[in-house]
Amino acid sequence: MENVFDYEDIQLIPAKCVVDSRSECNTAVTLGNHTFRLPVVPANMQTIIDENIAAYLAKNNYFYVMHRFEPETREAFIRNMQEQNLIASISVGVKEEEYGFIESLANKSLVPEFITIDIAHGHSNSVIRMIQHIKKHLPNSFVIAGNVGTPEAVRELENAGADATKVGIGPGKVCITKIKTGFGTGGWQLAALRWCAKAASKPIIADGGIRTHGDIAKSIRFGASMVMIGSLFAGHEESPGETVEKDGKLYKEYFGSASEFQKGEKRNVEGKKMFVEHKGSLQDTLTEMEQDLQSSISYAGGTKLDAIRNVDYVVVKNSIFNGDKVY
Ligand SMILES: NC(=O)C1=CN([C@@H]2O[C@H](COP(=O)(O)OP(=O)(O)OC[C@H]3O[C@@H](n4cnc5c(N)ncnc54)[C@H](OP(=O)(O)O)[C@@H]3O)[C@@H](O)[C@H]2O)C=CC1
Ligand SMILES: Nc1nc2c(ncn2[C@@H]2O[C@H](COP(=O)(O)O)[C@@H](O)[C@H]2O)c(=O)[nH]1
Repeated sequence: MENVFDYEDIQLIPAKCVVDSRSECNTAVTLGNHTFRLPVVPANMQTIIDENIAAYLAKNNYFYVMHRFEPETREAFIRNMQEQNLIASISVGVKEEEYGFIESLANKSLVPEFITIDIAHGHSNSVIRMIQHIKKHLPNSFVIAGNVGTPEAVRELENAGADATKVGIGPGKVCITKIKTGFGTGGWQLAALRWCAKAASKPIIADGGIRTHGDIAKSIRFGASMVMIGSLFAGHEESPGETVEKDGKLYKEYFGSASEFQKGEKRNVEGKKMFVEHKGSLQDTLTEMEQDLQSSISYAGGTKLDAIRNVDYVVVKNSIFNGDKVY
């Protein structure tokens, strides 16, 4: 594959500004039948989202995807959200019991607005079968399938009925897939996103590897409709990860969904745990992301997210950071 690059190798080129204030720029995005305030979704991981955060995000018109690691709570979660007139957005796996779960939701006329099929290697018959099962029993749920890293995978999952695909194998901050298996999009996630987006006829969610708010704009430029982020959402007051104190400073844990901390055993481990600095409230980060993205739109010379999709870019071979730390 030619033209391999990642987030830090790219700079977007400014176009003439058409607004007098960045506040005129609108970061809203539509996915399925719903419009959200930001093209950003916190990762469906146990140290990133819980039921309280999900309700907060939904109430404030942000997209969310609840994780699947307390499977027995999902039915009550859907009921609770929908009783509050909030969208229900859940995750499922592909094991046998998940088929029964989907059927039981259908039998009870409980229809989540969004269902994300969340497994490591999404270009697989198991995901195709699950997409078809969901579409048969819950045809009105919007199905996000992943994760994948090739155009062939995007096309196959779309053809199976997925309404969106999630791209990113191994670029995550707590991912060790790339090290343990030698496979993935780690180190070239942005180029992989572009490669996949060219084949896609439905929305793509870029997943993993976002280290700065500018990376959100870059993802949009290279074909993402939405961006899933873990590490930048870890460490908030509200984050479910455990808080620890070290040398008088507060940190919060962030662990991979395929780590031994999640699995409770050392079998097929492809994730690790780290501690991130405690960083205040979730809303502060969401607000800063929105302001930064409004600014990105103004640099793109437009008033809406779409303006970013058409800007020129350069590949900066020596990295935009010039050896500086990101923050
Ligand atoms: N985005 C990424 O880069 C990655 C994300 N993850 C995250 O970790 C969590 C656990 O993922 P996962 O292990 O898939 O979920 P599960 O443990 O639920 O496994 C799903 C099913 O797929 C099988 N499976 C898993 N990996 C493979 C593979 N490489 N080839 C064939 N079959 C496979 C499993 O069987 P068996 O275990 O027996 O093989 C199991 O039957 C998810 O939340 C996922 O998103 C994990 C790795 C990479
Ligand atoms: N290879 C693994 N990837 C994982 C694991 N748990 C989650 N993830 C993926 O990472 C992103 C978040 O990435 P970040 O760079 O924003 O922190 C998440 O959405 C998953 O796709 C894991 O254990 N192994």
